[in-house]
Amino acid sequence: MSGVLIAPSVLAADLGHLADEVRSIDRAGADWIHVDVMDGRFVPEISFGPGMVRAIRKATEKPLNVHLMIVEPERSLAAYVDAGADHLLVQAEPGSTVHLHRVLSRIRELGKRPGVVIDPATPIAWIEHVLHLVDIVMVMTVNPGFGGQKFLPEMLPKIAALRALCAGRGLHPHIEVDGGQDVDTARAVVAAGADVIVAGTAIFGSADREQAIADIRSAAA
Ligand SMILES: O=C(CO)[C@H](O)[C@H](O)COP(=O)(O)O
Repeated sequence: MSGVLIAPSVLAADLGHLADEVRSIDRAGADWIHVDVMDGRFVPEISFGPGMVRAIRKATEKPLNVHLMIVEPERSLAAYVDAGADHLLVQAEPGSTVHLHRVLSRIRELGKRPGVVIDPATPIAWIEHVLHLVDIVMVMTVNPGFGGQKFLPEMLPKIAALRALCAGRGLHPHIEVDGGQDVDTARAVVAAGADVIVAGTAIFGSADREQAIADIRSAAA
């Protein structure tokens, strides 16, 4: 698949200089800006809320890809829309999203691009009946909650099965992957069917972010 998109994850930025960090990856060639919202309940850490999304919005015009790793995202969709999110991604697991079909439909009604996220242990079957509602399916390639973890290669057949399931139904959502991504994993996940790569450590941890993005992009091409 051509046209792989790169979405640097702001979780790995120097948060003391957030606006400068966001401008840096914007200039370096990011396609989307990935923002991880964590509530200390669905995942152990607390990260960003609507105020931070609003601050990031002011620093870039690139699409904000906001991943809600929170319990009951349905309660705060409007706040993230108001803060400037472009894509709203919710977890498929009922420990997070109570009525997945309704929430994804609501995101569309709010004029934003809906995305559904599956954790490593979550089977594709859990999202089979909502695939027609989404623009993005994100496969977690680490267990969510922390940056800097190691890619789980056992997610590769899952990505391939998901791409085949979508194609068989005439659906072409972005298949995004998140967690432990670098040049080597990007090559493998794109070969399996992914077309959007979220990378935190591999981009923000690089002395030359433009080169880091270009390297991931060309490895994946
Ligand atoms: O969602 C996340 C953690 O839950 C991060 O976006 C993801 O882990 C990216 O960071 P890294 O590239 O450092 O793995």
